[in-house]
Amino acid sequence: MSEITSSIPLQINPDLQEERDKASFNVTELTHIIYGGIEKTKKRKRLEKLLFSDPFFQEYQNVRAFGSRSEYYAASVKKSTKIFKLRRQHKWTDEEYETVLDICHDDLALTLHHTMFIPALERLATEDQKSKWLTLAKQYKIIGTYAQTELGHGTYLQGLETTATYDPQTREFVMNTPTLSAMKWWPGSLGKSSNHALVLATLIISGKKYGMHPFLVQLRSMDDHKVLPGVRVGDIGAKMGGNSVDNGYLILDNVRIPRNNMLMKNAQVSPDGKFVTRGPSKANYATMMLIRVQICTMAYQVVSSGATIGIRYSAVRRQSKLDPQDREPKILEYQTQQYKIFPGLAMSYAFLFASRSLTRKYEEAFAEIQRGDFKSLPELHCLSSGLKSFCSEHSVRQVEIIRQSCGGHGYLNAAGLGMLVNAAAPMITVEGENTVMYLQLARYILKRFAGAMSGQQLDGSTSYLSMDPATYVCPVMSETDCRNLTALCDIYRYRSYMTVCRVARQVQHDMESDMPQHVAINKNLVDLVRAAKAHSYYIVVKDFVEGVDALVASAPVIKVLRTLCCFYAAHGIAEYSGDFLESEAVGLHQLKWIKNLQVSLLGEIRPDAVALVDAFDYHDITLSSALGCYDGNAYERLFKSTENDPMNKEEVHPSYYQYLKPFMEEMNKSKL
Ligand SMILES: CCCCCCC/C=C/C(=O)SCCNC(=O)CCNC(=O)[C@H](O)C(C)(C)COP(=O)(O)OP(=O)(O)OC[C@H]1O[C@@H](n2cnc3c(N)ncnc32)[C@H](O)[C@@H]1OP(=O)(O)O
Ligand SMILES: Cc1cc2nc3c(=O)[nH]c(=O)nc-3n(C[C@H](O)[C@H](O)[C@H](O)COP(=O)(O)OP(=O)(O)OC[C@H]3O[C@@H](n4cnc5c(N)ncnc54)[C@H](O)[C@@H]3O)c2cc1C
Repeated sequence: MSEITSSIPLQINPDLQEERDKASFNVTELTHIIYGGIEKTKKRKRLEKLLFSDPFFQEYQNVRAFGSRSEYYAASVKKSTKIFKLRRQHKWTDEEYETVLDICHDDLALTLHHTMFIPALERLATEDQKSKWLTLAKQYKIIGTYAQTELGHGTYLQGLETTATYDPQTREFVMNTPTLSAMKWWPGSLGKSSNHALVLATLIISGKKYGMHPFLVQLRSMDDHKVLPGVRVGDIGAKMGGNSVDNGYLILDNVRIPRNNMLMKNAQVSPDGKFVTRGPSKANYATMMLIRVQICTMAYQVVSSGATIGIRYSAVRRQSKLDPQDREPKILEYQTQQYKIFPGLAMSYAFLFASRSLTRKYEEAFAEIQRGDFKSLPELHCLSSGLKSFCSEHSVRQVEIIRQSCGGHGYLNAAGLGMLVNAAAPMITVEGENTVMYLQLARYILKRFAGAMSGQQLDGSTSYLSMDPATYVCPVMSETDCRNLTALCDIYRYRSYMTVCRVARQVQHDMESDMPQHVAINKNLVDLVRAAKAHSYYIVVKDFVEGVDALVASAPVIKVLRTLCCFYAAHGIAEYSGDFLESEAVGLHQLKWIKNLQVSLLGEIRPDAVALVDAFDYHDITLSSALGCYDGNAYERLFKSTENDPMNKEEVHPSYYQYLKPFMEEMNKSKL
């Protein structure tokens, strides 16, 4: 009788245990660094235990894998409401709640209520409005979403067509969707879940347009959730991923709302129809900036989850031969496998430090903005636009490479990688499509560069644009210099400087040749994006180097992080070698040394690879991957995952009786 069963062994796969035994540093110490201290790690563990002791969270995985779209959405609503109830019951702080969302690692149906509706109320409502609606929202007495994007316009906010026309007679706004392209299209939780929406619309008073402003609109009855008169709302359909969320459409047919439903922190309309603004014109864009900052943290979570799955699996999967005399090696032994996966590992730590630094800058600037001081807004807008684009682009690409590195099994849903890629893919589009956001950064950099050329002393992330390029000498003079993190960082800085300088001069030249500004800009868009990418890469490398330099940790932890940082920087130079050579940030000798270093670092990272992903400390339910489980019993878990597959419910599938059987009978009777 066959010994093969789908039971999961109790012990850790010895191949994985062997990896853990040879780690050069203390994994727990690194975990505490990642989560901001021992207390935070403990708190996260307590929250994990609380959540995952409920069997629903296990069952949810099955619905996610095998349920219909509607079942998945329903389970996700259940999950959202469970979490909301737990939040109230345990009086979780915002930070604790964020931790719970990180643990869940999945788009929840009602996610937008917390990620955008509440932050938008906090940023755009007056104190009086907050005491009413923010309180209701925080107590879940209303559920809302952020409805900005329309069928015709997502990027170009000045093109939004939804109107909010003030009627001074009744002191109401008339909310209207005048055309097909004006209908709201995409907002999360809009289709079926929300009873309120923050609708971003063009304000019109006495026939004059006053730009985009936020209006609180009730969509559904608070008694039976039926759609209110004048409102048409629904789900926009299945997507590549994120199907637990009811992204929706919304049509408003001259729906009237009271004057006070316009959120008036940044601009007011008086009862007699006078318009007054306070603060900069882009103050109403504040919520988007917050989410852009958060997307950098999400990118870290995405790539570190992918790296965990890829590295653990590569340590238990054995295939082919290296030494003909030896047994089949772990695929992690192959240099090419390391070359596919370790960039994702290094990127995880790079994005951890970069997102941490960006979040800190955001919090400082936000505190200033709250006090009415907007001076850091342009810098923060551009930094967050660039890093949101850079981190999302690189993490999504890297996780797809990791998925491919897991061979056939990487293609199974049970591997968790396909879902990770598909769920993460929208990071590239949401909160400002990446190219458009890079161009926002490029516009800022060009202005700062022009300032530097005219003798201005620059500060902040672009201060290096005041450098004198004539003083640059590549700081890598020998092969050993390649390990100098400051030297590598200088190379990135100079590459960025030269990329910016080149496109700035080209735009200037084109304009001096009588080209209208918009034509000159469009002629150079590709190079402008290149400049924004080069700047963002420099910032990420700088944040990584400075983050590791500032760490108070044991020597082995510092050593392994310095190795990763060195690999991250060297890998980037090797990958984009054309750009680095073209800008003369490195010469051919230096490039050769750096490429040698890049490859030799693979072997140095190899013994610590499993420990470095263990330090992320993801719970198995969070990872949701048969390949990446902590115990490394990948084959057993893959086989186990087939038990829940509805395809395996009956020995003979109903389609046999319906189609295959009659077909076989017909074929057997046929004389041909
Ligand atoms: C998998 C993760 C899922 C998570 C959940 C995600 C849920 C998703 C939600 C959403 O997607 S909500 C919708 C998000 N939509 C956008 O992000 C729209 C993107 N478009 C824009 O932000 C803007 O239209 C634009 C591209 C920035 C252009 O703005 P505008 O049309 O007003 O342009 P200009 O008049 O040219 O002004 C540019 C001027 O304004 C400055 N600026 C722009 N944005 C900001 C800001 N947020 N803060 C401060 N300043 C800003 C910009 O720097 C320019 O300044 P100057 O050069 O003129 O000085
Ligand atoms: C999963 C998901 C969830 C979302 N959730 C919400 C939500 O909750 N609320 C909400 O309001 N919206 C939401 N959105 C919408 C999202 O914010 C927009 O899709 C996004 O801002 C991009 O805008 P767009 O779709 O108009 O892209 P487009 O602007 O049409 O982009 C198409 C192409 O045109 C290019 N392009 C456009 N303008 C320029 C330019 N000026 N210069 C150079 N190239 C340009 C872009 O680079 C891109 O290649 C969501 C979208 C998705 C996919």
